[in-house]
Formats: sequence, C-alpha cells, structure tokens
Amino acid sequence: MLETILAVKRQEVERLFLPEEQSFTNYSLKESLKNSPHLAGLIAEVKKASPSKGIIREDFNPVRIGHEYNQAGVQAISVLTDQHFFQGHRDFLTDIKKVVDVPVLRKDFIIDSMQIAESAYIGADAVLLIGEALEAEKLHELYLQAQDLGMEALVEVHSEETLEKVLKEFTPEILGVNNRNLHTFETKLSQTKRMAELAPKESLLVSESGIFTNEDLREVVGYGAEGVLVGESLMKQADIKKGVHDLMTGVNVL
Ligand SMILES: O=C(O)c1ccccc1NCC(=O)[C@H](O)[C@H](O)COP(=O)(O)O
Repeated sequence: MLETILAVKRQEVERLFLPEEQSFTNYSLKESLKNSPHLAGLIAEVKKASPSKGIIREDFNPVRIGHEYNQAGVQAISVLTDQHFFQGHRDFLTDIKKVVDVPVLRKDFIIDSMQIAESAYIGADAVLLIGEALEAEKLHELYLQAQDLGMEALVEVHSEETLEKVLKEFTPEILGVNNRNLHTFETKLSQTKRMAELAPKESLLVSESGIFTNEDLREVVGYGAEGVLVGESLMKQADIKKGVHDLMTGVNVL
C-alpha cells in the first residue's frame, strides 16, 4: 500500500504549486507534548477516511473538529492533508490553524523539498517524515529544511530496521513509532515496546495508531511513550470533548 501511495505522491509533486504567503503564530510540538498535564501529550488527528478503514466520519467538518480538539485541551492537532487516500486537503490545515492555539502537524507523505516549503506556507508547525518512505539521507535533508523554515518534524518509523537506518544518519528530536505496518495495516501496540528499547533517550517518543482506550494509552506510556497520536477512536466520537476526556483520564463524564 505504501508504494501505491508514494507513486501517487510523486505525480502530485510534479503539479504542486505554493499558495499565497500568510503569517501564522508558531507553536512547538515538542514543548507542548512535554508540558502535558496528562500521562502523555495528545496529538489528536483530523481524519475523515483511510485506506485501511474507508470513511471513518461521515459528519466531517474539519474546522469544527479542530476547534473542539483545542477546546478539549489537546496538546497538538494532526491534520491529514492527503486528498487521494484520506480525503484530506491542505486547506483543512490552514483553516484549522487559524482557529487554534496549539501546534498543528501536517500528516502527509512528504518525499520532496517542495512539500516542506508548502507545509510552511499553509501554516504547519510540524511535518511528518516517514522512515519507511525515505532514504535516511533524504529524510535528514528534509528534516533540516523543515527546521530552517521554523518547523519541527515528527520522524516516524515502524520497524527496527528503519529505526537503525535513521539513527545511523541523525537523532530526531521527536520520534514516532507507528504501531501500524503501512504495507499490511496490521496494528500492534507492542510495536512501541520493541522500538522504545532501541530509541535514543534524547528523542521524545510518540506512539501512533491503534490507540482506542485509556488502557491502551497506559500500555504505551508503560513502554516509554511521552506522546500519543490518535485518529480513528476520537473521530468516531459524537462528543469530541468527552472522547478526549475519557481517553486521557479513563473517567467517563456525562
Ligand atoms: O490509517 C491508515 O489506514 C493508514 C494507511 C496507510 C498509511 C498511513 C495510514 N495512517 C496514517 C496514520 O499514521 C494514522 O492516521 C495515525 O497514526 C492515527 O491512527 P489511528 O488512531 O489508528 O487512526
């Protein structure tokens, strides 16, 4: 699946144009996650659909969802901007950025420096760089470019092999473990445990995908995660604020 997504991205990059420049207030993803009042910092995702689940939320208003996440006290918001596979859009990110005061992560399949420049133009505070999608040298180059443009990067890996490849090149400030295998979609929280054992102590560890309950959250925190990235389970909630509260505290509110 990842190869199919990347093939479409290569075509999109050919047609990519930058939007008009606007100015935005920047927020640090790392600082926000570190300062969470909860067991872990929450990156809450705005995700309409996915290749593994199809449509996740029918009643999808990205700005309203972003605003509700912000009101619920999340530490950061991840916005899927890929149109073809996730029914996202780069305008969703810009529109959300204008109504929130937490860092906004651009969740997409970034393979080219033009997409990093685009991310800064649309108002991203941070970008996702996927270890399974990039050579280590290229990933590092895009990471440094993001920093030069005032953004941070969440460097995501799934396998030990990919983590080793990345660490030979550099140590990311924020390291994400995707519990989902992007080729098979198999999702196991224990992936965070395996990777945490190899992760450098200097990197802030974020566990991504397949986190549905407060029990799940406690499990990955037990493995060493300081942040969690959650999409589907929150997007399934009619009441976003209650969903965030239940996930983070394990206590139901009426
Ligand atoms: O979500 C997918 O099906 C997917 C398929 C192929 C590549 C990436 C995919 N997801 C991107 C993500 O990393 C997740 O949206 C994110 O970690 C949240 O996961 P979840 O909480 O399980 O929705």
